[in-house]
Amino acid sequence: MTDTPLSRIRNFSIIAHIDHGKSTLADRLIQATGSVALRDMKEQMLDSMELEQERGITIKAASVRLDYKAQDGETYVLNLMDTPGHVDFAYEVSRSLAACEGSLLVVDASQGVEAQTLANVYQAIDANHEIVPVLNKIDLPAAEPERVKQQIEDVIGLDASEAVEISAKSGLNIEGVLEAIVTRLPAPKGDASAPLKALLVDSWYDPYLGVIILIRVVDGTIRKGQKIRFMAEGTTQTVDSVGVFRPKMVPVDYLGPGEMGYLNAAIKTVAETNVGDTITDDRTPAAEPLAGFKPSIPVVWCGLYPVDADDFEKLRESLGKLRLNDASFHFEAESSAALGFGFRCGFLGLLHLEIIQERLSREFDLDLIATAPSVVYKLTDSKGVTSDLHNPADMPDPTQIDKIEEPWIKATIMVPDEHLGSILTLCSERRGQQVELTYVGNRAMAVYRLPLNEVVFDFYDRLKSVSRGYASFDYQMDGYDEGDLVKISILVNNEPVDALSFMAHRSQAERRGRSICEKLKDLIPRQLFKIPIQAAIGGRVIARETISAMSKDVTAKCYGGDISRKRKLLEKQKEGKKRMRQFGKVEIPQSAFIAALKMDS
Ligand SMILES: Nc1nc2c(ncn2[C@@H]2O[C@H](COP(=O)(O)OP(=O)(O)OP(=O)(O)O)[C@@H](O)[C@H]2O)c(=O)[nH]1
Repeated sequence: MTDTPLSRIRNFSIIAHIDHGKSTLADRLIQATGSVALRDMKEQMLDSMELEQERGITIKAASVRLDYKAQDGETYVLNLMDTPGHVDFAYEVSRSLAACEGSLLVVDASQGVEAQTLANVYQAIDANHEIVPVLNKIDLPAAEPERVKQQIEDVIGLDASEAVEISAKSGLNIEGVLEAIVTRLPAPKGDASAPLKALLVDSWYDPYLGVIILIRVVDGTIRKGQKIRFMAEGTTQTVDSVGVFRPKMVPVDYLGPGEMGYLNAAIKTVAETNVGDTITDDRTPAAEPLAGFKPSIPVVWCGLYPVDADDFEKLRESLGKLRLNDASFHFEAESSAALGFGFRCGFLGLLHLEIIQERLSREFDLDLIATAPSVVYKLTDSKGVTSDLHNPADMPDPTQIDKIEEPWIKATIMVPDEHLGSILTLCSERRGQQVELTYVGNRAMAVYRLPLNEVVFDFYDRLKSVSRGYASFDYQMDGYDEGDLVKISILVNNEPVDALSFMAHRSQAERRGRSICEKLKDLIPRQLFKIPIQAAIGGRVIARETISAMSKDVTAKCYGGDISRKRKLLEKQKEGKKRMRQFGKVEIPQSAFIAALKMDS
């Protein structure tokens, strides 16, 4: 674009544990470099989605270009990549790291190193990043910068003697961060005269402009009107425009080596672009593509069904629109005996699932039933043929199955010593295998192997509650292992409700079956007749509850006794069948489906 020499470009990410202050620091950097007029400065500039702002989390990685006049008198171009902090989105962290040469490692000086600090910093080290430690929140009385520096050195092995001490909230020492970026992070390398090589970092759908692609140019230049080729896909396109984020989109003439920005072409869906692909010039292509990244694989699946069968097409359209923005989300049509036509959807984790579900009801006004979230099992039948099981309802007759394998994770949990006991109990209840237990100051670091199935439902919530919020958690996938797994069917009024069936380890089957029956007993309103609720493995009933016949007051059986909940229930009853599903003679409220499957141990 401009003719900034490579020596005056810096591309960097900000990595941190959740809530340690990445987004606040990004806002300050934007503000300090005058990239946004003060009146346009909204808190959390980069968290643009409404949901992100409400939940206070960063979902999508975003990039912004800043101009900084440094103390050496030169003006530098700083390209900042913001990254999400939640474990479900770790995949996006690795993408943004691949586009940069350095990282700011933000650590909350009152909290110290946490599980995701470690996970992210190891990813940055793997990406050959130069790393500058930044101690944030030093305005807090509980801040202990010296202790945290020592921790960074002991645990991560990084020299923290020159860590930059800041308060992103008050703006203290933001200049120190900018100087560290310029003096301590390396400039990018690249050759402007070589054939174009640009990394496709991310892509999303903009309702006005169509598909926007975030790129990092490595060699050569890319400009408007140029015919480009996507090397993995082999497709070609003509560039409509290129530009940079300031953070608003600003068109430029071209982007050269070391630069980050966007490109826009006549591409219809995000699915046509392959994140990690290399973009080159169609006439003088590069010989070799850049090393891409691993594709994101959904680990949690569930069925989404419209409450009103007439909404099926609307649901298909809405899912299609969401997918335009989020290539890590998968869906395919399926049908269920009880729920009719719907979609099986794949997510990166439970938070991702909740966010998509919330967006469907909020942005598209859809009433949905979600079935039990499930991980992907690998089945081997008696003939040695293997297949993936995404939906417990599809589980074949167990006598035809030789082997069922389930996915495992390797989890790192950091927790103050006084809560360690309850964490270890929680992990062993969830079939965890301890790999390592070490101490970092007065914090214990436990590394466990755990079956993913035991983690997807509510492990994170349980971890927070048994440690009073002090435990931090991060995980990575760790292969498949054979397990003694069974399908548990739920029968309501003697009819199986396949949307409620789930897989569990045999040792947990009875406990979980019982807990679901107990919950359903509270969640299903009474009817004029008695309703048996049963959990069964094959033909064998392992748990049973009975809902007694109704008295006229529909709220009599409402758990909790909270008046507003009772009012809500009455309102729902008034709405009649709208939010209910009929199963034989019994109506099951929409809320029962997920609520029933949340485990408590
Ligand atoms: N006291 C104090 N609070 C801060 C400081 N920096 C950030 N915070 C607060 O810490 C909380 C988390 O900050 P964020 O910037 O949203 O954290 P994040 O790391 O970006 O979190 P995610 O986007 O969810 O990954 C917010 O309530 C901030 O106001 C600081 O320097 N001092």
